[in-house]
Amino acid sequence: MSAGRPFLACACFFSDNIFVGRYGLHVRYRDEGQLRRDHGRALRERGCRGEEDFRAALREIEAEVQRRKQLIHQSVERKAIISKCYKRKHPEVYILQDSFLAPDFLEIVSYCTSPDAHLHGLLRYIKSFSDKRIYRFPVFTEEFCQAFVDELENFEQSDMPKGRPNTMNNYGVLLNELGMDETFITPLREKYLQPITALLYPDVGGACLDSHKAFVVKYSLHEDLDLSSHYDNAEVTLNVSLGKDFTEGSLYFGDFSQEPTPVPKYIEIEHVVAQGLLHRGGQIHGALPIASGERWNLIIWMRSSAIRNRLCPMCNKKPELVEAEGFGDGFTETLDDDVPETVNLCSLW
Ligand SMILES: O=C(O)CCC(=O)C(=O)O
Ligand SMILES: [Fe+2]
Repeated sequence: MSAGRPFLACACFFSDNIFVGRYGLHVRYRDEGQLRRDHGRALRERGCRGEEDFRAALREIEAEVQRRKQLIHQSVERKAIISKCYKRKHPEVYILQDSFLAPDFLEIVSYCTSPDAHLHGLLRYIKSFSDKRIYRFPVFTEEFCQAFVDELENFEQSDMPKGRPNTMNNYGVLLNELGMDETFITPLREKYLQPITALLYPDVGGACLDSHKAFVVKYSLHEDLDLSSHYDNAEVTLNVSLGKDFTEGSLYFGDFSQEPTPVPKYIEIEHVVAQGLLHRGGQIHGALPIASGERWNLIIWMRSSAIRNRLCPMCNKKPELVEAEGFGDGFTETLDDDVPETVNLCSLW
């Protein structure tokens, strides 16, 4: 991890952005009175009518806060059990190799690491969507995607303990618990993705990403079908479609969270198997329901401590740092005098 500097989380994880599934709403929760004041109206508008409904929503929120408090400890335990007991079906997919990567992707990375690379040169290689700075390009080979999904299904069918990818996705796999961070995701981020994000998103930390949270989400007709509108706990997100066969289930994108407009206009973008979509974590987005089949996607929430140490993207305040495990939520301890220097080092602007 980064030069021995431990990664931390923001205390808002235990109070902000709590997803109330039954009403598809994110809330901030301090106590009952504050919940009624801040979200009573939005809850009513979404069908939460009467005291009984409100109590049920409150129970859901309190259960989620409890789940979050136990999360770190349980995740460490699961990781230890998996590392000791899980028998990998395709051990080769855990160690990133160039042969997993699409030749076009290698060409893009090679352009981005060449001495004269610039944004407009890069845009000739990748597909852009509207003016929202959302891009799509090939990432993996189809053979790799198949072997990877087969490995994930093997894990899913095993009796190993499983966590949830995040608050909103109920099905999928946390890749750090599977032991993929060090040998796959970190080298993918550092060696291949950062040269691209440095050109595309220098203003949100694309040149100094130093941690991530990586997981795979799964949608099928009798599990999760879709995903509500949200922003990610990330500066930059990569979302790669791994298959299998599915119809519908496109992503939709609204505005960047810090430039809200009264009537959000959404654009829809299809998943293409083995290709990745890159977007800023703060770009509001969600997933439409699939109509058939199974959809598996690799999601990498990439983080820049230089950016988030100044403002937590989840509560939009200076982070209140709390201890965490592994990459935590990508914050680091900074002395106030550190900040300008760090920012210069990353040549953010
Ligand atoms: O379903 C998808 O492809 C998007 C998932 C997503 O946005 C997320 O997990 O943050
Ligand atoms: Fe997302």
